[in-house]
Amino acid sequence: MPVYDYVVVGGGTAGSVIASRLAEDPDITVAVIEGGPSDIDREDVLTLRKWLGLLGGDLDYEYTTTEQPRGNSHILHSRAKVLGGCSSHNTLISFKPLPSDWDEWEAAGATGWGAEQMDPYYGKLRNNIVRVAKKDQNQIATDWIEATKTALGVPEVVGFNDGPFEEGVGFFDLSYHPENNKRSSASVAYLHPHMEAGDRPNLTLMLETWAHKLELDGTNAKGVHVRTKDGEQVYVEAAREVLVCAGAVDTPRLLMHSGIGPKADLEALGIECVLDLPGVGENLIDHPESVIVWETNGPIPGNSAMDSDAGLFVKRDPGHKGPDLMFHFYQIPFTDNPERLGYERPEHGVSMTPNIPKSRARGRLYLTSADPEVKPALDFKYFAYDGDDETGVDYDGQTLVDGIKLARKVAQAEPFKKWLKREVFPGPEVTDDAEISELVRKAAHTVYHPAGTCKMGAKDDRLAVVDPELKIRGLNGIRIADASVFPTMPAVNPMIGVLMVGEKCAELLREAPAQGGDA
Ligand SMILES: Cc1cc2nc3c(=O)[nH]c(=O)nc-3n(C[C@H](O)[C@H](O)[C@H](O)COP(=O)(O)OP(=O)(O)OC[C@H]3O[C@@H](n4cnc5c(N)ncnc54)[C@H](O)[C@@H]3O)c2cc1C
Repeated sequence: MPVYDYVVVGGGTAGSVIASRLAEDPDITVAVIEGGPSDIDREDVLTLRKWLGLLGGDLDYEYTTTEQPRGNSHILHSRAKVLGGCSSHNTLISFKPLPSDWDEWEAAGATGWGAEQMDPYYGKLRNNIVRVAKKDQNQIATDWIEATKTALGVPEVVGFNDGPFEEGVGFFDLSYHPENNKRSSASVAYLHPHMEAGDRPNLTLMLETWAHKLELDGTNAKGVHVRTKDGEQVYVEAAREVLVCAGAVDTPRLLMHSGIGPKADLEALGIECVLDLPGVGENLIDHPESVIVWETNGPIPGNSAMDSDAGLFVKRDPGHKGPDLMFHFYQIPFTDNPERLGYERPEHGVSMTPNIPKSRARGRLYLTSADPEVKPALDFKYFAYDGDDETGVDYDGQTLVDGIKLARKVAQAEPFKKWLKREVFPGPEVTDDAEISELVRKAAHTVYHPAGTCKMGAKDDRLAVVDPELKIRGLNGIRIADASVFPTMPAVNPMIGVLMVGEKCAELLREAPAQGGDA
């Protein structure tokens, strides 16, 4: 039976950071259990601009959603099955969470996670975070930025990570190497240097290996039961701690199959409940988005970092902390959902995707079977609205309607206007708020940011799954560090926040290496 000081479940975004940092101490042994293969020498993975080709392929777990009565029930939630996790197939847009995002966490019971305390972790990140390089700045995106400034009166931001902002338009910062369009994912930045140099004999990567159950002795976590690539069942023991970093879907899934979760639900499926933690799988949060698509007068210049290189933040409500509407600008016609509704894909086109930075939807992830092979159900409750919203409006639906209207203003402004032939979706004839809402909700998509399903919180929060030291409440020797611990969603894209969770977790472990959980 292999024994390591630390067993990290999931060599993804946060897991790569934690494993790499722990292994800096040569006296500590670390094993990473990763469901997917290595990304080394995988051009399809390492070339940032090929990201779209990875979705729905062999390296995607492909989670579906339950029926979404007021939204789109056909969204495929891509989650990467490869070293580096979602940082190996995402678009690597890199935003340090805004001070208001961290302060919201602190207020939600994540003591010690406020803006001031979290800021230093950004400086520790090893990823190559740079603004979209000049050579990758496409002319249509450049013209879109100019038009947006004029149409909406927002400032251009050059360097979104240089300081907090509430509104602004500009080219993104990305974690990439502009010279060859190579990803600077968590695996590239944190693991490849050591895999290539062979200078971390204390770090073991168990690839294409699936963790299906945690081993507990009373309230002490002891290790992980895994199935290797060859189908062999192996028990991997942790002498110090288990770190669960399997992401917002697979972390609660693993916990529940190990008997940690809402007691009644587990018992109804015949799973023995060893720890009743009602918050496991609750608080499923995301950035829902929709789309407006235009046909262009002709082809668009070919240069780009990854076809969605610029974005816009707007603050509609002056009383809101931070932006309350965000857009990605796509140099491609993003028509997957409109096509399902009967719209055509123009040969040449562009899109804006309005999204809801602080969605009010709170969904739920739950098991439907005791069989660990069966994927969990994801009910995001997109656009769920029963008229009880404290503002008296359908906040999420209205945010997208506002987004479409602002996007149409941008389309009327030069120098962007000259590129456009016609609006394809929702279509110029759709002008009534209720009609726009209906259509854009049906064509809604995700920015692929599920989080929050094992949220961090204070002792008196019965739905908190981990404490502010990331320890699972009621257990010793086990922590969670990934997007599932987010108490609330940052207004910005979350990957940098996940990497910072990884850095902070590694520091917590260094400070208290032999301590267990807060049982
Ligand atoms: C298509 C797409 C585009 C995105 N674009 C951006 C972007 O541009 N900017 C941004 O900020 N965010 C983006 N995101 C979101 C961001 O990538 C994620 O929020 C973040 O990477 C999640 O990190 P994580 O550590 O929680 O999980 P992951 O990175 O998903 O890591 C989980 C790892 O655990 C492994 N695993 C899971 N279960 C098991 C198990 N039982 N046994 C063994 N291994 C297991 C998985 O294979 C995976 O490697 C995007 C996401 C997607 C899918």
